[in-house]
Amino acid sequence: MISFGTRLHHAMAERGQLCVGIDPHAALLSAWGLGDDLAGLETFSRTVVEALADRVAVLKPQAAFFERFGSKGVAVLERTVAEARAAGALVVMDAKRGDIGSTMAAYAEAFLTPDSPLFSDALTVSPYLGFGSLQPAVDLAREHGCGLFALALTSNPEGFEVQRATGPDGVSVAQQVLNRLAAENAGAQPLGSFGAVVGATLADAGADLAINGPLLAPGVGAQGATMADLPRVFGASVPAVVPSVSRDVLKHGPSVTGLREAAQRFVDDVRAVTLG
Ligand SMILES: O=C(O)c1cc(=O)[nH]c(=O)n1[C@@H]1O[C@H](COP(=O)(O)O)[C@@H](O)[C@H]1O
Repeated sequence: MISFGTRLHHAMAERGQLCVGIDPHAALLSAWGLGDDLAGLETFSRTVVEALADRVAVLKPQAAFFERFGSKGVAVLERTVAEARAAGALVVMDAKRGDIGSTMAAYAEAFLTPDSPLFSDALTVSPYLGFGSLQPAVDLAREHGCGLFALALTSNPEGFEVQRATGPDGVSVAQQVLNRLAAENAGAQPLGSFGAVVGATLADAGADLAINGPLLAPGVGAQGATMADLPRVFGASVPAVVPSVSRDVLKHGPSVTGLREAAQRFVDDVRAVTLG
């Protein structure tokens, strides 16, 4: 079995460093001329997959935008994940799960077990019940060649008060999360499967990001960051960064060409940063 980290490493080498978020906001559905309803959700998701799943390294459906339509919305999410994976994209399920270990095991089963209807290549998780509470997800991800992205330094300004808080040893909460991820990734080649979420919007990371795993970087586009910000935030870790853009790509739909060109511009921008 090939690990998620290895698959991601190769996908980024072949397709470029980019994750596009599938976030069917009501405002986007309307801008695409679709209803804010199940049919609109289905058309929107299918169009994004058709446009991008065969060329972008990672697609990241945001579960909440599907869940707001109830079980039928979740059924659309299931199809979206399956079709995106079948077309060659790695799918990171953005569901930000986190709970006590025994419940975490059920979340992990839902997203990281191959015969689950929502099986994804990786899952976003919240480590704020203690990193150890994520252990069932770590174990299941390892067993099935999947990955996790743990929230370390999120892109929103409110994250600061929790994530930069320091313990008696002077180590920040975020750094402790990063250290635990680094331990999970120890020895992995070419890249570990246990990633961190670090916003591209940060003034600076203020933490050691060398976790030998991927760094999912939301915040580019609608939240104000650009690819030119990556070296400032990520320094020598830029090669491990998966910048994530949702609205700033999605606003170019429903034109398939428009979506593809927007994604390609971001891929080119990252390449310019990594080469320059
Ligand atoms: O885990 C995430 O993906 C995430 C973490 C974070 O710190 N900030 C953040 O914006 N996100 C997600 O990334 C996406 C950003 O969307 P845009 O601002 O439209 O590009 C949303 O789906 C957010 O839920």
